[in-house]
Amino acid sequence: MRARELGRKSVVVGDRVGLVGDTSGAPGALARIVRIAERTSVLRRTADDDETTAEGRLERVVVANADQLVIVSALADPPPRTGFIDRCLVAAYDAGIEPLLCLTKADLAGPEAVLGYYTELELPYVLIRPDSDLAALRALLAGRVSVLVGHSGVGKSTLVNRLVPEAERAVGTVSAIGRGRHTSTSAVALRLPVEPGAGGDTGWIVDTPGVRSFGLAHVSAESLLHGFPDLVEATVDCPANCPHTADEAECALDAWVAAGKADARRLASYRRLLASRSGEGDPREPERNPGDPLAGS
Ligand SMILES: Nc1nc2c(ncn2[C@@H]2O[C@H](COP(=O)(O)OP(=O)(O)OP(=O)(O)O)[C@@H](O)[C@H]2O)c(=O)[nH]1
Ligand SMILES: [Zn+2]
Repeated sequence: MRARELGRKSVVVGDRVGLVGDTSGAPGALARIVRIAERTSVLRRTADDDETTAEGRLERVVVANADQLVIVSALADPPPRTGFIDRCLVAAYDAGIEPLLCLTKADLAGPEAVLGYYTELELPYVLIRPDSDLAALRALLAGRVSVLVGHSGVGKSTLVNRLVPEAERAVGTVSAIGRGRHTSTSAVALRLPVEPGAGGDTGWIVDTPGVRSFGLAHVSAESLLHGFPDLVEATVDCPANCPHTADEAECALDAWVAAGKADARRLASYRRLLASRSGEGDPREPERNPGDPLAGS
């Protein structure tokens, strides 16, 4: 894309750009973006209700060219929310990037309940404790652009600081980010440091302080199903144009779950996301599924 075509298209974190001017990166140096390279992936979210304009809900690009979505979830304090994780999985599959489940506070609770919920998916995951070395995680981040998402308090800033000590992300502070129109949702890309003895591309992590969840209104019902590979096979037996909702007597998903081929909680979660897309739900609500620890409390 050339400068004159850039127009209103905005550059987001992760974009590869062509620059003219002083590209030294020194403080005060000025360079102009003249070109944005074709994006290999586009992670999007639909903005919250209070950001709705006359044209409808805003669709926002969160990060360009990411390879991996790192879904950071605590195993306790706060309890894991599989509804949130499911929503992130849909966003990742929709963007064409790979999900990685990063389960923090493994010193407080075991991962069995969360992993049990995802047995059919074979999701890659890592467990994080305050004293665990991060070698497994670093190996999965090496050479890639990874976007970190997670609810407040799950230990995302703590993790970013451990991965990139010079990042100095605020830990344990009450988030100053509000929900109004002028909220800052800027993502920050951080280069992972070189480990002693390790070579090659260390990779980048992108922290997304303003992104608390992914509004999925821009995702079609068909694409939504791709976040549920454990259910998708069943839908070949649905009547044409089946909306897969609970009140659809012929929907094959109910028989699939009744036959034990998928977890009933996953189907409930899928239908919950379907409903939230059509404006019936609030993407910021706690997103607890009935099977979650402390569900309903
Ligand atoms: N027990 C335990 N506590 C942790 C762990 N990681 C982080 N914490 C604590 O959890 C609290 C929240 O950590 P943060 O890193 O601020 O969490 P965050 O996800 O960045 O939350 P925001 O800053 O609100 O976005 C802090 O008191 C941390 O010390 C962990 O692995 N185990
Ligand atoms: Zn159906």
